[in-house]
Amino acid sequence: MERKVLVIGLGLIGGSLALAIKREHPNSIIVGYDKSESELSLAKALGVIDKNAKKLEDEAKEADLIILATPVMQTEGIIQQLATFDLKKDVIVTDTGSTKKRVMDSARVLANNGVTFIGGHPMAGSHKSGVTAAKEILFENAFYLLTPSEYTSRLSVETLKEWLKGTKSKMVEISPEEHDELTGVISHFPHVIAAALIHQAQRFDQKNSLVSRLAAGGFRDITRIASSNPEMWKDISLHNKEVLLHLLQYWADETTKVISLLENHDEEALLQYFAQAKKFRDQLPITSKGAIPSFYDLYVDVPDYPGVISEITAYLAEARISITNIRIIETREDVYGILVISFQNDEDRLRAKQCIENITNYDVFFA
Ligand SMILES: NC(=O)c1ccc[n+]([C@@H]2O[C@H](COP(=O)([O-])OP(=O)(O)OC[C@H]3O[C@@H](n4cnc5c(N)ncnc54)[C@H](O)[C@@H]3O)[C@@H](O)[C@H]2O)c1
Ligand SMILES: O=C(O)C(=O)C[C@]1(C(=O)O)C=C[C@@H](O)C=C1
Repeated sequence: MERKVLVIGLGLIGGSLALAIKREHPNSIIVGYDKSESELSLAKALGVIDKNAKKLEDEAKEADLIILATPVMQTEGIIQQLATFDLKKDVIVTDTGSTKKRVMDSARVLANNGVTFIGGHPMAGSHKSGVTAAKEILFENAFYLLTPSEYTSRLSVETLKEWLKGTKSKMVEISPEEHDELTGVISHFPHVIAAALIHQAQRFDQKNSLVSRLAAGGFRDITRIASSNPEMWKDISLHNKEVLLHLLQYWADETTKVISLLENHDEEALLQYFAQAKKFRDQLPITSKGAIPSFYDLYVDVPDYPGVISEITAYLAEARISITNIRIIETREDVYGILVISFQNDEDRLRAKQCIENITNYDVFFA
């Protein structure tokens, strides 16, 4: 019998999951629901879903798997709505939200009705949103965190993992509290800092517009995530407020420490400060997707002349290596630019490195 999957919220994450599930379960029917008519039509036109849901209740009642991929505050409301529907006895409801404690607390209403809810959070994403950014391979090698409750049976957890097999992610089960603390440190708090850095630059830009013209390289890298969906981050910050407030206190201590190093002109301590940070950062995994998403970027030190992009892309096209993005980082007008080329996976990146090294004498390296 054909099994039905209902995906509510067809943006980057809902769309990517729909594609990954269809890959592994081609006979299943993927039904999509979104409050945005245009996003829903786009999802259908792009082949991300098989069918648009006209009425949420009708589709929910027939679904074997329901995935909530909406901003976390919306997810809480949809859970309350689902609790009023007469769902299938063995349906599994899961979500993709970036926070877990509040979502799991809200989902108790489903457990009270005998409905299985398993919290989920695929730890890969992008600053892009919407179904047009969805990719079947988005979660490959990434961690996929699951937060089953004390009422969840082993069988339901294994069934959910089977549904999600096409994501090719690494499933890890943890408690909602641990989840929120961990993601607070490596995801939510860095977002607050990225936004704060942008606000700081914007303030200085009002005095001197050279600020935004010079904001290249490092500044763009460290603040990329500030381009993410503001509604999603508003929701995450409010849900994980306690952890964030705690981390902001730590940050204040960190700032005080740096102020004192500078005021005391403490060369040795300052050197240690940066050296220790480098050591820890350098040992983070880069080949697999982890807390810090891996973009499979290749850096090519090229003479910054017109035509260099088409020269390099021609070599790669000849070798049949697909690229996902390409850009030049320029920090000074009189210095060579660095070409940054992104690939879908590490294998393509390695092949590209060899290809460019064989043909040119440009320096090619991973960052
Ligand atoms: N973007 C990431 O990097 C990332 C990674 C992992 C998890 N998440 C989580 O996944 C969820 C979805 O994020 P996204 O990046 O796909 O967002 P997105 O903005 O790309 O998509 C969200 C979709 O939900 C729809 N939506 C909003 N409220 C709705 C409602 N009440 N009913 C039906 N549809 C509704 C929107 O129209 C939109 O199409 C969020 O909870 C987010 O925290 C995001
Ligand atoms: O790569 C990005 O743009 C992300 O911000 C992805 C990221 C993250 O912080 O790592 C963002 C939120 C999600 O909950 C999981 C992944």
